[in-house]
Amino acid sequence: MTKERLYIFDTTLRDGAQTAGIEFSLEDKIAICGLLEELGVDYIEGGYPGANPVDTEFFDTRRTTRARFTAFGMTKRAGRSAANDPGLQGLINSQADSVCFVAKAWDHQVTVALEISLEDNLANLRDSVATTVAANKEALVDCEHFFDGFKANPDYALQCVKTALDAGARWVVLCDTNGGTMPAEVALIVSSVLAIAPGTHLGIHAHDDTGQAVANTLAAVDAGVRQIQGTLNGIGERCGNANLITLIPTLLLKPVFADRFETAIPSASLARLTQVSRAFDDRLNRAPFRQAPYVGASAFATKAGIHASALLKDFSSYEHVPPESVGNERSIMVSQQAGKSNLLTALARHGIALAKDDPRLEKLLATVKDRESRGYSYDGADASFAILAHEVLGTLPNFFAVDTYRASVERRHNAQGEEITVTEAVVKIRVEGEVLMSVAEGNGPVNALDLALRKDLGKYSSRIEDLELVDFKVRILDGGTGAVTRVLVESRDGTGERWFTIGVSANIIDASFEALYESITYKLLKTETP
Ligand SMILES: CC(=O)SCCNC(=O)CCNC(=O)[C@H](O)C(C)(C)COP(=O)(O)OP(=O)(O)OC[C@H]1O[C@@H](n2cnc3c(N)ncnc32)[C@H](O)[C@@H]1OP(=O)(O)O
Ligand SMILES: CC(=O)C(=O)O
Repeated sequence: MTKERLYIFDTTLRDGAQTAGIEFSLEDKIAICGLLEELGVDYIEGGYPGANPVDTEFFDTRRTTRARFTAFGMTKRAGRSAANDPGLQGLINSQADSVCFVAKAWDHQVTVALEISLEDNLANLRDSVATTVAANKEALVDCEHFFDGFKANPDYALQCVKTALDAGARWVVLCDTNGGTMPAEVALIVSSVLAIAPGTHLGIHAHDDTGQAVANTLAAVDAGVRQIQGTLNGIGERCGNANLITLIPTLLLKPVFADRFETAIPSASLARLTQVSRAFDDRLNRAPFRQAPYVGASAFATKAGIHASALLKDFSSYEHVPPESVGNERSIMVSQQAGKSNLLTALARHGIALAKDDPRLEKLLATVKDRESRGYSYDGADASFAILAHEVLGTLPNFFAVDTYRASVERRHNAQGEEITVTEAVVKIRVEGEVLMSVAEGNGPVNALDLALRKDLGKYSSRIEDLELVDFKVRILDGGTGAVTRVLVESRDGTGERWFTIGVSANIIDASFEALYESITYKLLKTETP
């Protein structure tokens, strides 16, 4: 069966720029454009030249080689010709290959928001498209509020579509601008549009206000549209746009779509999808969403013991696609929900092989569950799990013991009479019977303790030289006077490996010290020669 072509239109740099809390610099736009080119989308909507200096400069140069470089803007204003409309001329004179106009398709919005007649709106749309095509640029039209407009006045909404196509638009995109349309309504309304326009010229632009932007996009594709608009990781105005990072694998991996359609996305991009999604979050300086479909850290993570047991016998028990098909990985976690199968997988990760009927496994499982009930959480602290496992199995080397530690914070005045805060820590450890005492100042008690603890580890000092503390998170588990503090420390070393350790105590300094101590112990464990 010949497959039909689906076109992927990315609007991360335009609708994504309308996300609360996100502001792209020119450098961000250039870098994200590179990421999208690599991914292989058909259209990259880079922004709105003329709306702000960053977008104007972005469109001074052609930024893509594969994708169609697309500028967004509104249709010409009423009461002036296309030739005399500076906004429209800015779009045409930019380095874009294509111009995507936003045009209102809901009669009520034309009257209330634009304050012009329905006929003038159609004339603006017609002239804007015709002028763009005459200037040898491809024209697209985003029919704003299309679905709400269709419900209110189907004839007018359809007139907007027909006017755009008759004027030469390559694509008319049906927008669920307010994001309130249901998938069944999308399917029904798209079928009505197909009576006057071919699906090969129709697109869908869905917002996620009811959490159904992806479902609405798929419903529209199923009904007949052949262009889909969306953004990386689903960013966009209000609740965001249809998430391309969810849509792309669905279209490529699910037979119901993959058997009927093809896209320009190469299989190599699909296999790098998780990296693309995380590189984008890195650029936004935000933590990736763990539960993101396909690419989240939890997308192929199994916590429940019963699931882990079946998964190890057959991965398809709890995985709808193989994690490596989207560049993600499987993870079987250790927690209160775990059974022996989880533990065996986690132990194997640390090079520890045990038989399922080894009585020490039962003891380790009971210890994990007991500690989790006191506030530990090993599914996010795999290095602490490795240490605990070695402890319970009796294979943890006696690297060093902490005799005492002390941290103090003092507010005082310096010689100039200015108020300063001095933090100091003293740590006394014992390495093979030798007592080593170190003192350090830090910018806080945890920093001072970290520095003091690592200052002199005797014969182990050279093995922790490249150890670095990357992040430190504190969580109070129960409120009130009985509060327990959980500290998670993230460390890394020169090999690039990152690991997490945990500490739990009623005292925040104690919890921090435990996590720091375990970070060093893990580094020594991993550099231990058998
Ligand atoms: C549904 C969407 O996501 S559409 C995308 C919207 N994106 C943006 O608005 C981001 C970029 N926008 C901007 O920087 C600014 O709004 C600008 C530069 C475009 C315009 O700024 P201003 O000239 O100050 O106008 P302002 O933003 O206050 O209002 C929009 C104007 O455009 C008119 N307008 C809105 N849509 C259209 C349209 N499709 N065609 C023609 N005119 C339109 C409105 O009627 C309003 O006109 P008015 O000022 O005469 O009342
Ligand atoms: C054009 C657009 O972004 C919308 O209608 O949502």
